[in-house]
Amino acid sequence: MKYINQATLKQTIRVRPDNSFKGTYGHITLVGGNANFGGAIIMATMAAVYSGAGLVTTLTDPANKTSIHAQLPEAMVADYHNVDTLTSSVQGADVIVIGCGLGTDAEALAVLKTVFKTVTPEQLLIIDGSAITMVATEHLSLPDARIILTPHQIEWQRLSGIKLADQSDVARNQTVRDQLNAIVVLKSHRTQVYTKDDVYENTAGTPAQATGGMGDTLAGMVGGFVAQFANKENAVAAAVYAHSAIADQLAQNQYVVLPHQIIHHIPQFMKQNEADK
Ligand SMILES: NC(=O)C1=CN([C@@H]2O[C@H](COP(=O)(O)OP(=O)(O)OC[C@H]3O[C@@H](n4cnc5c(N)ncnc54)[C@H](OP(=O)(O)O)[C@@H]3O)[C@@H](O)[C@H]2O)[C@@H](O)CC1
Ligand SMILES: Nc1ncnc2c1ncn2[C@@H]1O[C@H](COP(=O)(O)OP(=O)(O)O)[C@@H](O)[C@H]1O
Ligand SMILES: [Mg+2]
Repeated sequence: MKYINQATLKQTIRVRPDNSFKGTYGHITLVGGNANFGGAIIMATMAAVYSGAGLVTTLTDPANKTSIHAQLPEAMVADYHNVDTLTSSVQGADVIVIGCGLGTDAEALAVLKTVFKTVTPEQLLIIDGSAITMVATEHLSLPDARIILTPHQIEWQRLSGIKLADQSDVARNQTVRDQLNAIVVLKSHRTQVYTKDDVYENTAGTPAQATGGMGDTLAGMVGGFVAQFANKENAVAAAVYAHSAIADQLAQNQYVVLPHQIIHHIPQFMKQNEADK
């Protein structure tokens, strides 16, 4: 077992080259947010933008468009019911994040299948929340892409068949990871990141984070980090650590830390922890 700590950030967050533009920092397409779970996709989208992704497009239920723009004029927003728009937005992305607030009804399943059909092997695909649940319940095969799964413990139980009580068995989790051929971020009060060769444990985090939307925020941050930083395993680990370390800082003076408060602190935190020049 290796540990994720502040050193992970310094190894990952590069100083931005002067000669760069928005395309240098990746195009993310996020897919999620049904009519009831708009907040989830707003938090994921905000987290991606505040983490520094160059261009962010969100495909969601049209009910969420005005609220997303009210929070975040930087994001482009389109209707995920339109198959042509959904397909072209996925094709145009370096990184896709799917599942935050997507829900599990027939409409959500159709959206997920379209995305799985469209992604290509060189694209990064982050699968979170409802999308993980549907992969499990609908027995979907994962597409050929560079996949990152971000399950909480019940989502991992659904997907892996490993009961929550048995998830402390690292070797067992690793065996299922190998079958899935993905980076697995197994979220808990001490989140673990399973990669092909290693298992990393987060050393930051606080119960002040135990509030709805916290995982949606992490999914957007993971998207933002992998869009920008070359070593994808380090990028995932750094996002996991930054999410919790910001919360730890805020929790010194707060009983609970809200997802949007973490989001607003991301740019400052990344500046403080970028690589030495
Ligand atoms: N503002 C919004 O729009 C928000 C929208 N959201 C969106 O909702 C969608 C569904 O996601 P979900 O995580 O809420 O539901 P689900 O996958 O059914 O899991 C919950 C079940 O598992 C249980 N449980 C036990 N241990 C657990 C653990 N360690 N971690 C977590 N759960 C644990 C838990 O037990 P209980 O709390 O009932 O005791 C319960 O029975 C998803 O798309 C997400 O993005 C949310 O992000 C919230 C904010
Ligand atoms: N007690 C805790 N200590 C540290 N981190 C926590 C704690 N409780 C929850 N978290 C973090 O909050 C997030 C919860 O994710 P998830 O259950 O997917 O939330 P949601 O779907 O509501 O956004 C994870 O990143 C998890 O590590
Ligand atoms: Mg979640």
